[in-house]
Order: sequence, then C-alpha cells, then structure tokens
Amino acid sequence: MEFIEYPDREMLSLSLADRLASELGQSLRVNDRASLCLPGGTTPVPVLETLSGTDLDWDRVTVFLGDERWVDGNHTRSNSRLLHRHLLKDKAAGAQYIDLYTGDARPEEAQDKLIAALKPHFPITATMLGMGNDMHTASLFPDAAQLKDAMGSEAPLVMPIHAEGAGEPRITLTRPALENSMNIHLLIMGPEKRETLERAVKLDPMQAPIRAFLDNATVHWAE
Ligand SMILES: O=C1O[C@H](COP(=O)(O)O)[C@@H](O)[C@H](O)[C@H]1O
Repeated sequence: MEFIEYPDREMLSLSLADRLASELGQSLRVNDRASLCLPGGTTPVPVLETLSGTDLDWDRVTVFLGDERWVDGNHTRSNSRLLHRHLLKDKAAGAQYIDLYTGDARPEEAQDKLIAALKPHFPITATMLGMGNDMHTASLFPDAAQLKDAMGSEAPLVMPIHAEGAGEPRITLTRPALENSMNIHLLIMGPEKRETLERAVKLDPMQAPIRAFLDNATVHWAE
C-alpha cells in the first residue's frame, strides 16, 4: 500500500484528479476505450469537480459507480445523482455512463442486465474507492448477509447487498471485479477515516472489507 498525505484537501483533489486522468489517457493511447469506476457518498465531490474540468478524450471513457443505493436517481441518497451533479458535465459531459440503478423493484432483478452492460469494460482502467467508518468499501458491508459470496474469487461482477449498516438495499461491484482494476486509489479525508484505515490494515477482509484492496492501492489522505 502506498500512502500519500497531502497538505490540504484542494491539493489532494488536484493531484488525484490529475492521476486518474493520466491513467485513463495512457490507456486510451493503446486502447479504443477506458473505464473509470467511482465511489459515491460525500467525500469524492472535490475530486469529481476537478475531474469534470480536465481535458481528456471523455467520449472514449465509460464511467460507472462501484456501488449504488437502491433509490431513484433524484433521491438525495442516490450516488448516481452525485455523479450527474459533480462529474458528468463540463468537459466530462461526453463520457458514457452506465447507471447501476435500473429502476427495477429490487437489485436482484437488475443483476444480470448490469453484468452484461459492465462486462465489456473490464478490467477497469482506474478505480477510486471510498471507505465508511465501519470499514465498508463500495457496498461491501461487514454485516451484509451476502459478504462471503461477494468477497469470494468466484463472485459475479455485481451483487445485490442487504445490510443493516447500509440503510437501503444496494448493488455493488464485488471483490474480484474491483481488485482486478489496473489502478486502485482509496480516497479518505479527515482524522477519523485515517484511524479507521489504521485499524482496518490489521483486520481480516471479512471484518474490514476495505482490507481486501489495500495491498494494491494508493491511499490519498488529507486532513
Ligand atoms: O455508502 C457509501 O459510503 C462510502 C463512504 O462514503 P463517505 O460519505 O463516507 O465518503 C462510499 O464510498 C460508497 O460509495 C457509498 O455508497
């Protein structure tokens, strides 16, 4: 694990957005398309804003979330709403976006469709992960009934998740889908998340799902 500490959040956002754009740009030099997997929640807003103003051949980039809460795209808890507001505009408006929320009543009904839509974009060129203070990443929650399956090497690319800690039903990319990414970045901000990460490093991925990705990740942190 590489850990980068930035003097402030603005420096972090500029540097991480630049790094993601550079990884996508390098891939586009030798491939027709590149893919970018992003977290929801609250932390990524400044990175997404910076990225949306970055020069890149966005028409050849496919963007999707690492997880989605099973709520309509206009709901305040929708991760998709976050991407529409903060990334999919300005220079990044031309990116192809695969919405994990299909409008089906339950995430179980969307699983096969999403696997078919996402599969051509694997392995992912660049993945940015977030982390909750319960050590979940994407929607791989420690208390999810489906965690063992979602963390297994045979897991499908996406799985529905039901966990008390999650609030609503979710859909998530699984461990094999995420860990095969060509570049993995973990974005965390503030002292509490840093402490959480320090605890997670010493735990098993079944207790601390973020642990599964740390060995190959670059962690970006600012106070
Ligand atoms: O529920 C979620 O939480 C995590 C962390 O969110 P944050 O608000 O603490 O940054 C996020 O990475 C994930 O995508 C989201 O669905």
